[in-house]
Amino acid sequence: MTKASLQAATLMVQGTASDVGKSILTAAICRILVQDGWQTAPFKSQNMSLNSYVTFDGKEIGRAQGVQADACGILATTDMNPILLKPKQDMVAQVVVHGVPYSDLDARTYRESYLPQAEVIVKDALGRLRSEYDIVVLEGAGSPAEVNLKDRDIVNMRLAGWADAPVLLVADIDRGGVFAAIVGTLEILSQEERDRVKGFIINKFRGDVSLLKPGLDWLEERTGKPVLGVIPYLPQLGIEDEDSASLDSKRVQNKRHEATNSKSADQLDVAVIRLPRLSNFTDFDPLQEEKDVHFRYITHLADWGEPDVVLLPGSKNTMDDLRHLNESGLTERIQAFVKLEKGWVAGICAGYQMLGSKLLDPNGYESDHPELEGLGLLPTETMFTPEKRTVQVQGKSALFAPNGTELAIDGYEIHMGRTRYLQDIAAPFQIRTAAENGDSSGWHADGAAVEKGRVWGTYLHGILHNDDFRRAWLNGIREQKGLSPIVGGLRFKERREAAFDRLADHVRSHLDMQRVYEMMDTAKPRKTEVGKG
Ligand SMILES: NC(=O)CC[C@H](N)C(=O)O
Repeated sequence: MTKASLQAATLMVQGTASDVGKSILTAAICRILVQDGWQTAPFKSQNMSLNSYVTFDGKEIGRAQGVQADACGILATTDMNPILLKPKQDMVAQVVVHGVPYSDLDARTYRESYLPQAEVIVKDALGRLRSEYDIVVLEGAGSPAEVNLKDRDIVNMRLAGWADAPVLLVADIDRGGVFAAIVGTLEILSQEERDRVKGFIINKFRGDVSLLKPGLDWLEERTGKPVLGVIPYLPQLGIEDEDSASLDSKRVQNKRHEATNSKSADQLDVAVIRLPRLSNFTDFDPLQEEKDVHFRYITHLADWGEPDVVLLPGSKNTMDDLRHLNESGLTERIQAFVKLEKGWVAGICAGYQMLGSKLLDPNGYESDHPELEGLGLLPTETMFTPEKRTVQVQGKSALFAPNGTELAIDGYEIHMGRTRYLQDIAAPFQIRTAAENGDSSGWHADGAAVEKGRVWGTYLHGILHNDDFRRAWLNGIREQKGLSPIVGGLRFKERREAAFDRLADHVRSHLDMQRVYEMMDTAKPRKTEVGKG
């Protein structure tokens, strides 16, 4: 069987009402499947939320699907939540389609005029995910038993039908009425819909399961369907926990665009050039949480101050933003900083491209400028191509590692430019994609570094999320300033990964995963054999 002909297995989590904990359970199930070696993606056709998640390519999706993608260890894309409704005022919502605002529609227009189109968008997005992953875990919205909405439904049972997904029905025991909610929901569904429901999950349980047991027996007898799990309420594993570590929590979203508080003597002044078309703000999230970093942006030459390190970020348009740097005087300032003041500079993606000698765009893929001089701080030249490279990679770097060792790194690329070396240099990063993993010839060189890492650049977004790499780099700067290195310190990535694992372990120990696997059609070969963890 060829890869393209494989359709991912599906599983759907629906609830007897809103807020029964579908999103967090979906995240937990996603993580369990990934721990078991399945390439898994989340999907929710339409999400109604004001709290959105910004994908790596700057698009908006529902927050929960972003978190679920993180739990899966994959980059969130708009296919995972193609339609986002952001309520604006009574009965009117901004309709965001594939991450960009489409129109403000009132509820009636949305329902009557837009839903038929939405159906196509939803099926296409789901189809793409099913061709890319082993398992897609779908999350429903609200209750599947809203009789007035069922005919145009694109989020619950009709979607389950298109996806041919077995449905787990989740009910919240904390609010009471759990038996009525489950039996009532089934009662309202059609026979075909009812048949899709393969079992129940009782969520947010506090108390003694033995007291609940007679109720569970009654429910199984009455419905002929199994209770697959009773998940105890554990606040420290709940959304709040995830929120605090989450990339997309409101707090972090706001912080992304701000400076941290005033600088103390033991801190490094880390400044990011705020390019007009700056992309990938998330690259700097870990820096904003580092205790020894005073984080700020430089928008104008007048903001320069006395940085210890200057970062050039990603940009939607490298050529135009480079012209902006030239015109604003920042180009010269950065050059003097590196050459005369021996300052530290790093560039990510567009920033890496700009640090090179030359940028070529003869066919106008990026802008109208066929050629621009770069900052000339790295021996590289970048040519813009029509093909966008979007991959997740893993790799290693000896750049700031103790002598003779390498640090594991990972990140993702999203760029049209292709960069070549103008001199024979040892690349600071060696990377490969998951597909190339295990293939010894699969390694590629990435990035460039000179002056023992005082100036470096890479295509890897997320490079600063690698805790050991980030710490080693910051310690290098500290050392040059006569500050003592910091040992240990922030474990940004590990903290989040551990939270997902704790959540998965908790749910796994109270959910009959064996039966969940039996419901899914996972007999097909996996796309890629991946080990546990
Ligand atoms: N993410 C980026 O910084 C993209 C850089 C540049 N616009 C490119 O496509 O190559």
